[in-house]
Amino acid sequence: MSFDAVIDVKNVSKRFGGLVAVDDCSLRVERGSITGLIGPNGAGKSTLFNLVAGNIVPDSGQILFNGADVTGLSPHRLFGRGMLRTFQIAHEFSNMTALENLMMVPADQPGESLLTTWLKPGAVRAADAQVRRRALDVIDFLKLGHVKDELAGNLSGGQKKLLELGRTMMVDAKAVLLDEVAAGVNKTLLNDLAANIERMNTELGYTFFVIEHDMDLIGRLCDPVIVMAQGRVIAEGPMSEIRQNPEIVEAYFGSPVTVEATS
Ligand SMILES: Nc1ncnc2c1ncn2[C@@H]1O[C@H](COP(=O)(O)OP(=O)(O)OP(=O)(O)O)[C@@H](O)[C@H]1O
Repeated sequence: MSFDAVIDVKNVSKRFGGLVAVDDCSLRVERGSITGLIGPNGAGKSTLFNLVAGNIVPDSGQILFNGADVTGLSPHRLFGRGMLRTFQIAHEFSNMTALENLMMVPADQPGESLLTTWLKPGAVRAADAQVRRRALDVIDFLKLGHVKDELAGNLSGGQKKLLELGRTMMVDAKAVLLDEVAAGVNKTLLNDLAANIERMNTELGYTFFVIEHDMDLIGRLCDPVIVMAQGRVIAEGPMSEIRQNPEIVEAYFGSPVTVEATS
């Protein structure tokens, strides 16, 4: 049913010069799902993410978010509607603590306006306290209490990823786009990260759309998995089915060994 799609990409195309990176592509991310997007290098996955996140504008087609046409809206406007994309913690935030990094996230903090500070100092203090409480809840949820006062720049790769995930929890996100979460994260923290994504999904109702090269992680987290090649969707289904499609395994992942069956 179409009203259950959080993200609905309809016949979207994007060219770069003579190259068609995304070619009349249609896909849907259902509410409450953790949907994976996989495919070989150059398949168009990042371009599709950039289109959905508003970083680039399609040449044709339509992108709906919660049923509303958001084609061409800026990332900032999409953020306001609850679509978030995780980004590496920017260099300028590495000298702030983990807790401060979270507290920086909410847009429209009254504390940001000098005039409000001057006119309503009480309101600003109350809002700041609320943001701090929420940040502490996020720290708690992600079990980052032991590093909350550590500078973000000193965190391990995995802890940084957790913090990036935490930033999405500072606003009422409806959908989170995750780009290569596993890159640079050790096995133990990757487990934590995956467990937190699952908890955000099941306990807090977040919908995730995930690009990932780590097939084990995709297999653990995502259902359905969408396979892209040459700018189009070529298959979609649970990873157990994708794994059994020898054509896809051979053609797009090189060797069946990288897509091990778990059962
Ligand atoms: N800004 C750009 N300018 C020109 N060509 C681009 C641009 N961005 C992507 N492309 C091209 O579009 C095609 C799709 O690239 P894209 O990065 O979306 O693929 P991908 O599936 O994310 O690949 P990877 O897994 O390697 O990141 C590639 O041929 C790429 O070279």
